[in-house]
Amino acid sequence: MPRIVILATGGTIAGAADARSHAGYNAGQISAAQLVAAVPGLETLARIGTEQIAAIGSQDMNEAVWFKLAERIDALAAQGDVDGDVDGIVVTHGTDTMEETAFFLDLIVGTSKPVVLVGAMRPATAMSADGPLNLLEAVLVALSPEAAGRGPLVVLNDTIHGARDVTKTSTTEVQAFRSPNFGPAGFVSPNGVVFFRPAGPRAPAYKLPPAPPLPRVAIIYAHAGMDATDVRAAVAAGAKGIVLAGVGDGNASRDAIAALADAVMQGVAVVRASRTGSGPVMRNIEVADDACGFAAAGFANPAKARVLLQVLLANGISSPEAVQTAFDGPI
Ligand SMILES: NC(=O)CC[C@H](N)C(=O)O
Repeated sequence: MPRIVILATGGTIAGAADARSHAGYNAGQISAAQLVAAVPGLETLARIGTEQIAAIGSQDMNEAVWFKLAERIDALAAQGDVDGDVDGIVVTHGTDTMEETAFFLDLIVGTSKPVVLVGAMRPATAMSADGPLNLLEAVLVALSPEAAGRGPLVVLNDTIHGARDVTKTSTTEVQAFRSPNFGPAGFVSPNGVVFFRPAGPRAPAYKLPPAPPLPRVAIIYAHAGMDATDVRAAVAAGAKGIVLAGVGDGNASRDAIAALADAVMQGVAVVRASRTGSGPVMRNIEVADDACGFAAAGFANPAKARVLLQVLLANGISSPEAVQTAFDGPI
């Protein structure tokens, strides 16, 4: 039988009710072994191993857990574990920052074996909890030969997403995830796993420093009536990079853009992304990127642009040209 290892980090999929309100709960209360026990028949599909990497709500996801996950996935993919070779890896994770972890792992983890992140929108103790079916579907995807070579995938509610495009688009809906630019990668049905297109090119596997932290990168959210205060504060706080969650095509007020250009002069890498939720941010449309020394994020949303910029800076890649080349992909 094939072998799947589940790396558990917490999240709502492992959430348990709390008395704070009728719907109140705490993430990360249920162990990896209990999650597996809640899916009847899982043991008939594969030999399942479990490892508890963390037990947190993903609002608390952090670089220490990211490093641990990346190292563990690389090691498992290369050598298997005490019970033999590993065919696929499933990561249980809170949904709030799942897209950032998936994208981080996409940039760092080199294996072509399937890596699938999965979560739930309803805690394990809720009526019609979605976690057990999502976990079953994640294992089915991890067992699919067609899932290989795609980098980490996200599976929730019968839908498979690539790490590059997936984003959480609802606070409460069970169908919380969308791939707003390229559409989902495929779906899971009772008849099996279907991918809509072949695997595309992947980013180079970037190196990690021996230990966290990654360089400090701030995200600054643009809005009407914006002045230079937030940009200046980020520079004063020691940011090595700034991602603008810009209005429209990654734009911001005259004052904010001038402060960002000033930040570049002080050695801060600046990437313009968009708060709109879909569509590319392209160079030199309304903003003079060449003159200001900015990079444009393309299809990377602000949270993902931050992850990529941190990884680039950690690899000594900081010039606007080199940062732009990395954002132009494949990422
Ligand atoms: N549905 C969820 O998983 C989101 C809740 C939780 N804050 C988490 O991300 O872990």
